[in-house]
Amino acid sequence: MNCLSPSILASDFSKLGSQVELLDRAGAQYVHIDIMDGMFVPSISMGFPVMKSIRPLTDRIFDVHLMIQEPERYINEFVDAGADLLTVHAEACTNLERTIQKIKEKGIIAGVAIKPSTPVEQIAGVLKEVDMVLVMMVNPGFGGQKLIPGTIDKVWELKQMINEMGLETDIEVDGGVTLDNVGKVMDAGANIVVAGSAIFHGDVEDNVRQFLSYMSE
Ligand SMILES: O=C(CO)[C@@H](O)[C@H](O)COP(=O)(O)O
Repeated sequence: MNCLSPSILASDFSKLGSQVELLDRAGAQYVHIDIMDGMFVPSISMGFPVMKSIRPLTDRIFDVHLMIQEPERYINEFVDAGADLLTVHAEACTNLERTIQKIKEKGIIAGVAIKPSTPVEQIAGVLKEVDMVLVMMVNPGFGGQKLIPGTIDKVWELKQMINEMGLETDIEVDGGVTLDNVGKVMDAGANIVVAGSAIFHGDVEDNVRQFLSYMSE
């Protein structure tokens, strides 16, 4: 099934609660929550208190993208704050296998993310262990960037690798995804689409519905 994961990083934080409720009402299956530490990426975004405050507002999947150095230090806290899916960056973990195992032991969905410059081969060793691979279509750290065209080839490559291994791993794409290019990334093999600016600029409910209708075609 194809799923939409609106990134609340692009939302109006002064009314975050009602924006999350809008996403739910419009039918988005996931809520994408970007956690940045100012080290792995230059910016700092939000943390456990924000997650806890919006958790009671929806039962949609909390898709938490950890852009933090050594994420293994905080797995328990993010699960306690309501994460259903935790994604760590291959480039940020001291021991990627152990970190993924720790997420799975908590009984939630485990994802691994790669930056545009990281080859898909770098995660071949953990592909059997993860439920999802997040392919960054922009350099992580900020919303509102343009999708880097070469990253679409990486999605094709990853999809081929997943098929060759006989797996059914989900592929999530994140960064610069719009209604104009979502068809291309889905053709390449992505089935979970993160969109920030394209959802939160304008009428949020209408944008979610447009994405969902496009993605179900
Ligand atoms: O992880 C990130 C940015 O680092 C993304 O989740 C962005 O927040 C997506 O926003 P747009 O590129 O769609 O505006």
